[in-house]
Amino acid sequence: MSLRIAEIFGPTIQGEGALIGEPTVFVRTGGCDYRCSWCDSLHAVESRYRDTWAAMSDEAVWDEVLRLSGGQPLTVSLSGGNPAIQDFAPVIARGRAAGYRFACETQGSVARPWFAELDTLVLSPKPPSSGETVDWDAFAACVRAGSAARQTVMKIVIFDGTDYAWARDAHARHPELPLYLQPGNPEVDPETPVDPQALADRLGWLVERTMADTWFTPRILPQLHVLIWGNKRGV
Ligand SMILES: C[S@@+](CC[C@H](N)C(=O)[O-])C[C@H]1O[C@@H](n2cnc3c(N)ncnc32)[C@H](O)[C@@H]1O
Ligand SMILES: Nc1nc2[nH]cc(C(=O)O)c2c(=O)[nH]1
Ligand code: SF4
Ligand SMILES: [Mg+2]
Repeated sequence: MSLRIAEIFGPTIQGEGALIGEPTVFVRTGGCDYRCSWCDSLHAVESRYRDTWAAMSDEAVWDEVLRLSGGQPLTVSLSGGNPAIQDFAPVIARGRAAGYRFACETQGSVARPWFAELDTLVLSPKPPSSGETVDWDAFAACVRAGSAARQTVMKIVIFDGTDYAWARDAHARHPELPLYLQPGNPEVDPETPVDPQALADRLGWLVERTMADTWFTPRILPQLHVLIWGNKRGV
């Protein structure tokens, strides 16, 4: 079985959530069951980019991770697109045997047995601004599939007050998951520079809003890679 891969890049730092700042190689798959209005990775989602995706064997994917990491074990981040629509069990087995760790970013719409082999499962349910609707039964199945992972966390992107209120409800559904909030980046075109002050203002608004509610549960973080490199791909 081959994997549909949009890009493999790094080493870089994980820019978001629980592993922020951690050195990592990204494996970004092609194809997604969602179409979020503000997706920052449309080149790995929309079928018009299909020609740019490669069909790679498990071995070829693993060889590229080895090459990029110089054979030094680190955390491999599976993202996409939705990596959960493909079978990563063989790649994870190879990597773990070589001492590598694995994290996976997924929206929580499709559960996979290989979630149990992860070090970090990041479930990122989509708030109203995305235009998508969460199937909470499917999400709970992802949490169960990841129960043997070292950690499972919830990461929610917030664009506005409606998303914020929704995040509070989402947390109430899964209070067992450590919660990370990140402000949405409204500018996702790789050719257009981001406005760092506008991003800082969104982060400030989110922090102030959360503190005003004395809601001390979530960690609130920027997208560090966006602050450094904007919307550039492959970083
Ligand atoms: C591109 S997605 C790929 C993995 C998976 N499909 C998902 O959504 O979790 C990786 C992460 O980027 C976040 N993200 C996507 N577009 C964003 C934006 N415009 N601003 C902030 N975060 C964004 C997603 O919510 C997710 O947490
Ligand atoms: N540096 C860096 N950190 C990230 N965290 C989540 C990313 C993603 O697109 O899944 C991402 C990404 O593309 N680059
Ligand atoms: S689920 Fe993730 S990859 Fe898919 S459209 Fe939404 S943000 Fe993009
Ligand atoms: Mg990204």
